[in-house]
Amino acid sequence: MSLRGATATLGSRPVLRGIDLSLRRGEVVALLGANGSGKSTAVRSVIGQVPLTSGEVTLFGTPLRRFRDWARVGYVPQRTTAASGVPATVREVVSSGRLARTGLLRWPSKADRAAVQHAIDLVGLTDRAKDAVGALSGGQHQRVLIARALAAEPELLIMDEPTAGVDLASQEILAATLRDQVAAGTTVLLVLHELGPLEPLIDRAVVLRDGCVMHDGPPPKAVGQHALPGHAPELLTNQSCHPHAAGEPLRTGLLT
Ligand SMILES: Nc1ncnc2c1ncn2[C@@H]1O[C@H](COP(=O)(O)OP(=O)(O)OP(=O)(O)O)[C@@H](O)[C@H]1O
Repeated sequence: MSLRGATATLGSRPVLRGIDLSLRRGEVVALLGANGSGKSTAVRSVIGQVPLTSGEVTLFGTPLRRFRDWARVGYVPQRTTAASGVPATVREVVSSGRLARTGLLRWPSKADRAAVQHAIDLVGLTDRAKDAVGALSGGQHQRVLIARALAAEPELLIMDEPTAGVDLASQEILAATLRDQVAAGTTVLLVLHELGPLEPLIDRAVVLRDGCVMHDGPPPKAVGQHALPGHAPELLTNQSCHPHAAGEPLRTGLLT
């Protein structure tokens, strides 16, 4: 996928100011940055939830406006923005993720049911499949959202802060699930506040500040939480945030 020169304005505020972000097949990229730097807006623009004022999104080589093959893309929203109190079971919510493949007009096949069960098993909720989502803990709820995205067996998985507010056991299950996906060749874009247990999986980090790309390269080394982007404003004070023009070298401020 790629975002090229992406700009977006929400209300009257410019939130993305010329972002370039590309993922090659099989890559695992972390999108980092302080609160309000535009991370969620960037990933939401990739799936067409936020319109760009200029720039372009391409998915699997197809411009977003012509892209229809949504079964190839799994999206896990930030948990706070996902519906809560849904009177549906774990299996029902996960099955809804399969609809991108099955469509609404045919019964799920044996393969569909197996994919749903596999996704539930992957996130460690086999014994909770019949429970209402509302009865689950925050970490379990997050795992349901991840299973829903995995049910369609996507080639590109986009997750918005999957570890935020999630207990350690769920974080470890999430890391194991992602390892499996990555081993199977899935491309992954993760919005993260901190690398945490997912760090070993990350190939590249893109750091946003004020809607601009401040770094695109190796993940910053975590020396405790304070070395992470968003927790280390002193590392970025020499940077002036401006749209990153194509061909212009990236000024990281983190590692150089
Ligand atoms: N619908 C909206 N209308 C107006 N402003 C918005 C809207 N959604 C987000 N914003 C603003 O856009 C900016 C970027 O928000 P965004 O959620 O993309 O940041 P973020 O980097 O994901 O932050 P966080 O880590 O807090 O989720 C913030 O200042 C936010 O207040």
